[in-house]
This record gives sequence, structure tokens and C-alpha cells, in this order.
Amino acid sequence: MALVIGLTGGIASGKSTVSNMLKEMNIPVIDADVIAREVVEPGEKAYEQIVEAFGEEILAVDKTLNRVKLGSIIFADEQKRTILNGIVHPAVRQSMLSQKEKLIEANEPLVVLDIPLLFESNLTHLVDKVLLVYVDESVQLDRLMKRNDLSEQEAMNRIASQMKLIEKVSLADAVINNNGSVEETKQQLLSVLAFLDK
Ligand SMILES: CC(C)(COP(=O)(O)OP(=O)(O)OC[C@H]1O[C@@H](n2cnc3c(N)ncnc32)[C@H](O)[C@@H]1O)[C@@H](O)C(=O)NCCC(=O)NCCS
Ligand SMILES: Nc1ncnc2c1ncn2[C@@H]1O[C@H](COP(=O)(O)OP(=O)(O)OP(=O)(O)O)[C@@H](O)[C@H]1O
Repeated sequence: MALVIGLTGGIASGKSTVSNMLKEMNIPVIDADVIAREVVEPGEKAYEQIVEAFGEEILAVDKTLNRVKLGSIIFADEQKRTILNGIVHPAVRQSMLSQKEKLIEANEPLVVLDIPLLFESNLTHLVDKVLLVYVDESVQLDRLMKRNDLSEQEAMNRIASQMKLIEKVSLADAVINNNGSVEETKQQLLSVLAFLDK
């Protein structure tokens, strides 16, 4: 029986950092953010729906989505975010589910689903255990502003578009505290994997 772990957290909390460690251990990771990019490529159904809903002004010159522009719209406006989610999320869910089934059929003992909005979108039924990558909000804000080159207000809008990380702690089966160094996070990951496998 495969164990399916849901890896979640908040924006810039360190999910990719942890998922890269898992990949280095040859553990398969299905990444919702990667799939969310694939399903909005030109020619895909979700791409057409987004252009219809948001207009050609959210396209770059090469006709791909201008993600910076779309992000600045949807993180500042809950209604527009709900519209985008309604277009993208069903396609992401379907693809994740079929990738998960394929890995289980291939007898992988451990499969990880990296889903930032696991709790917000009520997707816990897709996984056996939930692993949360937690950081304090001040660390999250700081890392997000630096990584995405955002103003404090823009970064705060993005954090506010998700459930607070502190509220996710009590919903998770295990928590990694990523306030410290990357090496400290790796040590926590190793202990958590041994614990979740029991
Ligand atoms: C708005 C978009 C174009 C911005 O693209 P960008 O390349 O700047 O960010 P990226 O996709 O890498 O997402 C970074 C992080 O933002 C957060 N985030 C993204 N979308 C959302 C959302 N709709 N609600 C809350 N948080 C979100 C997640 O923590 C995610 O890990 C893009 O995030 C998007 O299409 N979002 C809608 C789909 C979605 O919900 N994706 C998240 C997981 S399915
Ligand atoms: N322990 C750490 N110490 C210092 N910087 C870190 C640490 N962990 C992650 N970072 C940095 O913080 C930023 C966010 O980390 P990461 O991209 O892994 O988060 P994420 O949860 O995958 O974000 P998102 O879902 O928004 O893409 C990155 O720039 C990363 O290099």
C-alpha cells in the first residue's frame, strides 16, 4: 500500500525547498503549481477561458499569460481570484489525480502531492497524511518580498489570500518549522518521514 503525503504550507513558506529535498531522495512529487502552469498554456481549454474572462490585456507579446500582471489583478481582488480558481483548479485536480493513480499503479511506496491550497480547496481526501511547512508570518513576508520583488502591501495581499499558516498547524499531521536554516529543515524532514511512515 502506497503512502500518499500532502505537502502544504503558505506562499513562500518553503514547500519547494522541501519538495526539492524529497526529489533528491528519489521520492516522486506531484506539484500543483507546475500543473497549474501546464493547464494554462496557449491552446489549452483553461487558457481560452482565462482570456475570455480577463481579456487580451493579460497576455504577453508572445501570447502566453502575463503571470505578473494576472497575479497583481487576482491577489488584489477576491472576486477575480474566485473566477481564476474556478477555471484553473478543476483541471489541476484532474491531472494530479491521474498522476497519483499512475504512480500507485507503478508500486511507488511513497508519493507526495505538493498542494499550496490543500486546506483552502478541501483536498485532504486526496492524501493519507498532511505535512505542513510552517514559518512565522514576519519571515514569510520577508522571504516573499525578496523572492518576488514585491512591495510590503503586495506581499501582504498574497499572504492574506490564503488561510493563515498558524491555523493550518492544528490541521496537519506533521509540521516542519522552516524559520531556521535549510539544513535544520532537512533534519526535520528526515524525522518527519520516519514518523509519518509508521
Ligand atoms: C496568479 C498566477 C498567474 C501568478 O503566477 P506566479 O507565477 O506569480 O505564481 P505561482 O503560480 O508560482 O504561485 C506561487 C504561489 O502563490 C500562491 N497562489 C497561487 N494562486 C493562488 C490563489 N488562487 N489563491 C491563493 N494563493 C495562490 C500559492 O502559494 C503558490 O504556491 C498563478 O499563481 C495562478 O494561475 N494561480 C491560480 C491557480 C492556483 O490556485 N495555483 C495554486 C495551486 S493550484
Ligand atoms: N530555511 C530557509 N532559509 C532561508 N531562505 C529560505 C529557507 N527556505 C526557503 N527559503 C527561501 O524562501 C523563498 C520561499 O521558499 P520556497 O520557494 O521553497 O517556498 P514555497 O512555499 O515553495 O513558495 P511558493 O509556493 O510561493 O512558490 C525562496 O526564495 C527560498 O530560497
